Amino acid sequence: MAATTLYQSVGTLQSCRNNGNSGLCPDYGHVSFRSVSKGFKVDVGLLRGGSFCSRKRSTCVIQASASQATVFDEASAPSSATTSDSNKKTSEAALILIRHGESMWNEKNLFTGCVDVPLTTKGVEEAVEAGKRISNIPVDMIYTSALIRAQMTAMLAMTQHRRKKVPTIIHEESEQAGAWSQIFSEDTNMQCIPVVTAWQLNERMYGELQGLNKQETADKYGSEQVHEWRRSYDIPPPNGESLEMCAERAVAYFTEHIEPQLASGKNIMIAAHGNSLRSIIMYLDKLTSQEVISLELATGIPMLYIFNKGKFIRRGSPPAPTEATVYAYTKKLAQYRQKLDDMFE
Ligand SMILES: O=C(O)[C@H](O)COP(=O)(O)O
Repeated sequence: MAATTLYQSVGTLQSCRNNGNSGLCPDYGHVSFRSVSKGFKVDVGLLRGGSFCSRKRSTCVIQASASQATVFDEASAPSSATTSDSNKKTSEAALILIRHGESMWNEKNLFTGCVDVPLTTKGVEEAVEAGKRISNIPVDMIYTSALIRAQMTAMLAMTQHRRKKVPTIIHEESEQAGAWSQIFSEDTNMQCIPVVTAWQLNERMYGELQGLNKQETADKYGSEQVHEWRRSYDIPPPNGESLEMCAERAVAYFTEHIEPQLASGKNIMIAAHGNSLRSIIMYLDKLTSQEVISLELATGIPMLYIFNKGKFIRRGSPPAPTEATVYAYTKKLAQYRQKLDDMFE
């Protein structure tokens, strides 16, 4: 009986064609295995596991019962791969940041902070447009704040993603919520993207300015004072959070929960807010408290970072697929896009 050789997990295998020589992995492209002897049989074992997801996201492992067999990944994995030629492991991952689309209080020019208001029609359109711009970039997990304008933005953006996986909000607010939101089909589960909502990513709390009109407030207290409340690093609005205080929760959450996912090769999207994202970008770009004053984020414009070997490289805002552009952020992202073309066109 030929020894059974356990190979590295190659991602979430959609199906393994019985001819035993190739499998289509939507996350990792075509996985081909070459037998060098007869009696080659491939069993695809679905192992439960996955540190980040309580929904038992499976990781598939190909077990080949043959005297010898080689499993290699023809199209490099979008996040981590051992290429058969160089055996060089890379741990590149994409990080997409999106400030929510225009909200109903943005439209009324009111200070919003942690008040939970929805998007306007324009904000919905912005979110869909953002989705078109990231439609070719891999997303394995989504983090949003606990506020509906960020969650709406994430869900609407993902309606445009070419991979067509379904974002599903993880409910763990109680044991029952977790139990009642389980998915009992492994195939269906593999076609989902877990969405984690975290209050730590909420907009900075604007204290006694929440609900006030920005222009009226500037008329009352002076535009310089309002600009200082809105954009300085360590000066809070009355009984509100300074950017520094917001960073203490948002950046702490990012480094504790999100950065390890990136380091494990997971491609991440964060949908959050003007100031909670300013605090995270300040960390990513190593901005000083002076430099961050001039940092402004438009609603609904995605920003791409590449995480590689512990470093964040800002790559700007992905253009819409219709815009003529050379799509060459990285080799892996180009290969992921090619795989989408192969799979869906
Ligand atoms: O909370 C708000 O009012 C907005 O989301 C951000 O407001 P700001 O641009 O005035 O900080």
